[in-house]
Amino acid sequence: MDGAAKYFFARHTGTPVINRLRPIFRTAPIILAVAMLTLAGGWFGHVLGTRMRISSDRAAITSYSDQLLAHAIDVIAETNGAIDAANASPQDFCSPAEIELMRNMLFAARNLKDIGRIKDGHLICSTILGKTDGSVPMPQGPYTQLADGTRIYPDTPLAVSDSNAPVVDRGNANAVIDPRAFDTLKDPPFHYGIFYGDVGKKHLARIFGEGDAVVPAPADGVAWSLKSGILRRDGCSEASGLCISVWARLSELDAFSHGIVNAIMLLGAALGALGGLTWVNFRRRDQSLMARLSRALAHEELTLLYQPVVNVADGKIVGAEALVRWQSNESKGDFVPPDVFIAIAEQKGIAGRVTRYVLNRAIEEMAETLRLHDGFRITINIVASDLSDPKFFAALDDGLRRGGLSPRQIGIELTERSTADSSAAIEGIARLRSRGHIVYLDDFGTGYSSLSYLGELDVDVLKMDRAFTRTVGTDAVTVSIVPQIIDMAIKHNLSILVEGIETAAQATYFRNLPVPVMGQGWYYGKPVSAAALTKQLEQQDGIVAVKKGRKRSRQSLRKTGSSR
Ligand SMILES: Nc1nc2c(ncn2[C@@H]2O[C@@H]3COP(=O)(O)O[C@H]4[C@@H](O)[C@H](n5cnc6c(=O)[nH]c(N)nc65)O[C@@H]4COP(=O)(O)O[C@H]3[C@H]2O)c(=O)[nH]1
Repeated sequence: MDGAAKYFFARHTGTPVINRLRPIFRTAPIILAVAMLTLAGGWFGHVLGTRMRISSDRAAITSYSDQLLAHAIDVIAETNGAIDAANASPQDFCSPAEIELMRNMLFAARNLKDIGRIKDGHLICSTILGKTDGSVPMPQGPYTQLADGTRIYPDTPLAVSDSNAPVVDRGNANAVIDPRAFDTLKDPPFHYGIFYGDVGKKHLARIFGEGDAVVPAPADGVAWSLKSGILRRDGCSEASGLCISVWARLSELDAFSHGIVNAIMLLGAALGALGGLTWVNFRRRDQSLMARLSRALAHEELTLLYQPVVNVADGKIVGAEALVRWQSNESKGDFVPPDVFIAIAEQKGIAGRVTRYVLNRAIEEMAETLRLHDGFRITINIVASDLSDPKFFAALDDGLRRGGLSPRQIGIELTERSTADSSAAIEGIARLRSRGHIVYLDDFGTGYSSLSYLGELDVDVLKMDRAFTRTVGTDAVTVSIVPQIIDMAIKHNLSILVEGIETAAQATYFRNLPVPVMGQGWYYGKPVSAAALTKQLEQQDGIVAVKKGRKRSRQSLRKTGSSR
């Protein structure tokens, strides 16, 4: 293709543009997801913070209302007490003795400004004015009249000073409430109104504060409202004839509570962002782990160890399980546990590559040993997807041919978990067995298999999970499961391989079972290299391979255990 043709091709296929846009397509959804999580966290924090703020404001408003009510009850009790006492005065009406009596009452009161006697709508005498000439009229209104004749004049201009104050009269006496009666509750943090009258009939006069009477408030109780940005509490007490309203604009509520809302909102946003970034990080980590694993497979960095499997009766090695090891060159030689990277490889769909790698490597390293030691077998672990993967079966055929091995010498281990898709598992197992491989059901007893299912799977060997082995010799309840698993295996005509034998006591227990079993575990041997395992077998069987160019000799040939 000449230069012009290349240019034409590039322009008309649009490839360069797509390539340039690819990173944007890849990162945009991630950025969007993190931004959405941040916003969602912030919104959730705002809602939560506002709720917390309103609930804390409610508590403060309630406490202030309670203080106002308690004080208002004192003020009204003093007012009514003074009016009743003046009406019941034994002295002559407005005589010096009666004025003296009222003055004594005023001295004792804390919330009254004046007490007086009235007749025909005029003030005849009072503690402050003394005896008048009878021409001082009572205020003309507005007032609220109660059933017992009590009249309440809110915010009334006083004859004695330039100030205004609530005045209450009944019968022939009145009392002027001190306009500073509520100054004890200085610098009110909220707006308030104090209303006095007949609560049941809602005949109420405001005696202090601001605002209107609380018409929708219950006769004896509390009502909250949040309208037009105003949080309001209206409460009435029928016995005292008092209603108290306290309210505040949300915008006026103190900076501290705003601080809380903002802090919680920020915290929510931060948590949202953190969640998003953690998710991205996990994705990246998994992806980069997979990329590294893929390179490690290509560069043949993965190695194998082999853990001996013995006949428990005499401790002789009859096989070995190939266990993969990955010491990642790219991350300073970090060891990545096989169950971790195999699980991620399964999710990402590259576990089959690991299986084939392990199979090829095991045959490469152990073919000669396998050929020399009759009855000895290597088992490899596979994953669920291998059971229906033609590449796996092709690799098996190819490996056996290259190694000059019989299928019985390569055992296949699959976990209970990998048999969860039962029809594929049944089919795959049948296929493996029909080719002559011995199939092991690994980690048996960890919870996936039922008895009938075990019959359907039709495997050769049941590997009892090491969780059960661990209970032998202890009084753990699960120990009783061990004989049941053994019985089950016998009933299904399966061989038994016990995993995780670590102590002599456990070895003795399994040696004394009524059926012969195979065993694997640290008691018999930890996973070792191919060379070390070969050496162990040479010592055991007295068979030594003739090295490099020399003819191989088989000094002795002994059968080493179950060939099943
Ligand atoms: N505490 C204790 N542990 C013992 C004892 N004897 C053996 N083990 C450990 O138990 C695990 C046995 O392998 P598994 O059940 O197949 O469990 C394996 C298997 O599920 C998976 N795995 C390992 N290699 C491969 C592989 O090549 N392919 C696949 N698909 N999975 C593999 O990773 C799992 C863990 O493997 P490892 O870390 O090598 O851990 C091995 C082995 O080192 C003992 O007496 N006590």
